[in-house]
Amino acid sequence: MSSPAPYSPPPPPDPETPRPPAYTSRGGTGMLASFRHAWDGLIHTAVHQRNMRVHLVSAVLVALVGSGIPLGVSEKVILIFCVLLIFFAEILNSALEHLVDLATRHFDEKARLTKDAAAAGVLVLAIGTVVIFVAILVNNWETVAASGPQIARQVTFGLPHTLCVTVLVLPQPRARWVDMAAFVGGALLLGVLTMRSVSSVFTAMNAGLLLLAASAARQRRRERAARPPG
Ligand SMILES: Nc1ncnc2c1ncn2[C@@H]1O[C@H](COP(=O)(O)OP(=O)(O)OP(=O)(O)O)[C@@H](O)[C@H]1O
Repeated sequence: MSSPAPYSPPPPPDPETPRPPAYTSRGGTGMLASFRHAWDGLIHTAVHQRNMRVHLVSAVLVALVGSGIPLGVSEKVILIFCVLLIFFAEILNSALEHLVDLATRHFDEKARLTKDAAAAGVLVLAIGTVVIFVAILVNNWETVAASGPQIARQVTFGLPHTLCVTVLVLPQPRARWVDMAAFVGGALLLGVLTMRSVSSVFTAMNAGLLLLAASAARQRRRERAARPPG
């Protein structure tokens, strides 16, 4: 049996070879700047990753259920944690995709495995969240069955609100006023829902998601305007 070849380190860089300039931090290095970079990363994922947009709209629906039907504290915590975990996994998936694309733009089996594994991580979490969500609803079935008027209200105002968020995250080009109308409409509908909400945490979550969707719409418009014509 042949023994594996010993590891030989790569040769040191040639001091004569010109090197690219060192990376300089964009927009500062302070606490505020690092928050802004993280926010930019979140918005970039919402703008460019289709799955992130699906998660965002699904999170709005989860928050509508949570703010319409009284759930236990542990159930609320689990649902919010699941939503955050999916967002986290999708952002990490996006980061890995960028890293792989940076390493190679050609077909590579390792690149495929890395991207597929990252996507599988998101899929597992998404399936788990749906199972947990259904289990929580089944476990609270008596409350759900007795919440007819609340459910009707959430459907009446919540579905148009979800539509507004969906319009904001859609990648298709549209006039600025459409985004403005979707944001204002979404905010007004959320205001109505807030008056009868049974959970301030889920209401706050929906407000945050609306803000995220509006920021993604604004960023998409900026990127489109910055693109050279043609
Ligand atoms: N360099 C590559 N070499 C081999 N296969 C690749 C490569 N890049 C992508 N793939 C394959 O194509 C799939 C889609 O990759 P892509 O970069 O288009 O991500 P995506 O469509 O944004 O994925 P996702 O839907 O997970 O966000 C990957 O899951 C992988 O199977």
